[in-house]
Amino acid sequence: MTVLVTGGAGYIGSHMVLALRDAGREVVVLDNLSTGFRWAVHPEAAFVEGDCGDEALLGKVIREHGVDAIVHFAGSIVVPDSVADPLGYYLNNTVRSRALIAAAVANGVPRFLFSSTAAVYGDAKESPIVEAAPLDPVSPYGTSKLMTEMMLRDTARAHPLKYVALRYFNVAGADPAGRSGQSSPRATHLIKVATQAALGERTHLDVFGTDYPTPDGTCLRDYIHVSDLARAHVLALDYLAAGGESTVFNCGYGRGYSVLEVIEAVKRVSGVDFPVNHAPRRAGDPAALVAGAGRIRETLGWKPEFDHLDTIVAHALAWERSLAARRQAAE
Ligand SMILES: NC(=O)c1ccc[n+]([C@@H]2O[C@H](COP(=O)([O-])OP(=O)(O)OC[C@H]3O[C@@H](n4cnc5c(N)ncnc54)[C@H](O)[C@@H]3O)[C@@H](O)[C@H]2O)c1
Ligand SMILES: O=c1ccn([C@@H]2O[C@H](COP(=O)(O)OP(=O)(O)O[C@H]3O[C@H](CO)[C@H](O)[C@H](O)[C@H]3O)[C@@H](O)[C@H]2O)c(=O)[nH]1
Repeated sequence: MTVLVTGGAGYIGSHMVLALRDAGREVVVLDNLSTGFRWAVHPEAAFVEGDCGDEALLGKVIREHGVDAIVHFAGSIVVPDSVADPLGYYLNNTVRSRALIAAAVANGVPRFLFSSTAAVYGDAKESPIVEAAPLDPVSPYGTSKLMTEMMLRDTARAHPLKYVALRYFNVAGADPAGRSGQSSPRATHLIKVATQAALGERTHLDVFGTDYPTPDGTCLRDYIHVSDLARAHVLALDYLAAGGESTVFNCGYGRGYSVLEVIEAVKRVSGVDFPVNHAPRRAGDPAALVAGAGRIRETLGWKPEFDHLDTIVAHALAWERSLAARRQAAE
């Protein structure tokens, strides 16, 4: 039987394909390559270039490959872009997810994993944030993801489909063996941008806001290594295959690091003291997002392997260096 991975040419999806292949599973990737890369698709995975909203194509892929589980990463992910183009985000993240869920139901696919986000909690009043916390997204990105969670909840009540929605906190790092990493040149994520500054690919790093109600005035985030996250997905598939009920898991380590602590880690690991400017707050940034991370450990027996900021940074830095080498070789 085969796992269909939408968005498998992207950052997190490509690590999921590695984890699935490492576990000996058959994989078919469906990706429209809007932000992903053909070269990032695992050589042992079948690849279909197409849209996850194309229900006819999905039905064909599911039947031809004997798909018995779908892992849905495809989507648009930039929070400020979703504020500027809400309808674009509702189309790509919500409407197209509806088509994918419909194809799963129509073709009898019994298991579904969904990439959700800490953004569904919005400006949470509590920290750490547990799964039962109020859902009150403050961006169209968060709302687009929450609506998909709701479609899955209601569909699973009406049809023989079981799902797990995984709410990621801040995903970072790269495959420890150097096989994949965050490759988007437009990425805005702190650890990615800081490693680019350390390698001289950016002149400096801006710290967005130093007046938050946190110990050093900068935002706290819970950084999770992408390979630990991918392994959690493999365990979630096993959980559903063993008869587990549909549910939602926070994905984080349960510990927050400030922006300044992350910058210090990147400087320490790289040995480069790049320039850092203090800049105004970025719109929509909550002060602290730390996962209440007990449920996933208890239910899946998930034990992180890379729960260490310097390790996450070291792997991100190694990947950034390999991207630079790849670019040089292409010139
Ligand atoms: N990166 C994070 O920190 C983070 C945090 C929370 C949630 N997520 C979620 O994880 C998922 C993967 O994120 P990522 O960081 O790997 O992003 P990414 O942009 O690297 O990957 C997304 C992939 O989906 C593909 N895609 C987009 N729209 C598509 C469509 N309509 N049909 C087919 N393919 C399509 C893209 O080409 C790309 O390969 C997203 O759903 C995102 O919302 C990411
Ligand atoms: O150049 C930068 C980049 C980021 N930051 C700060 O670093 C922290 C982390 O920012 P990221 O952009 O790395 O990540 P976010 O916390 O904004 O976003 C993450 O969490 C969101 C949920 O709130 C979404 O799920 C999103 O996809 C995911 O990347 C924030 O305080 C941000 O202001 C800087 O100071 N300078």
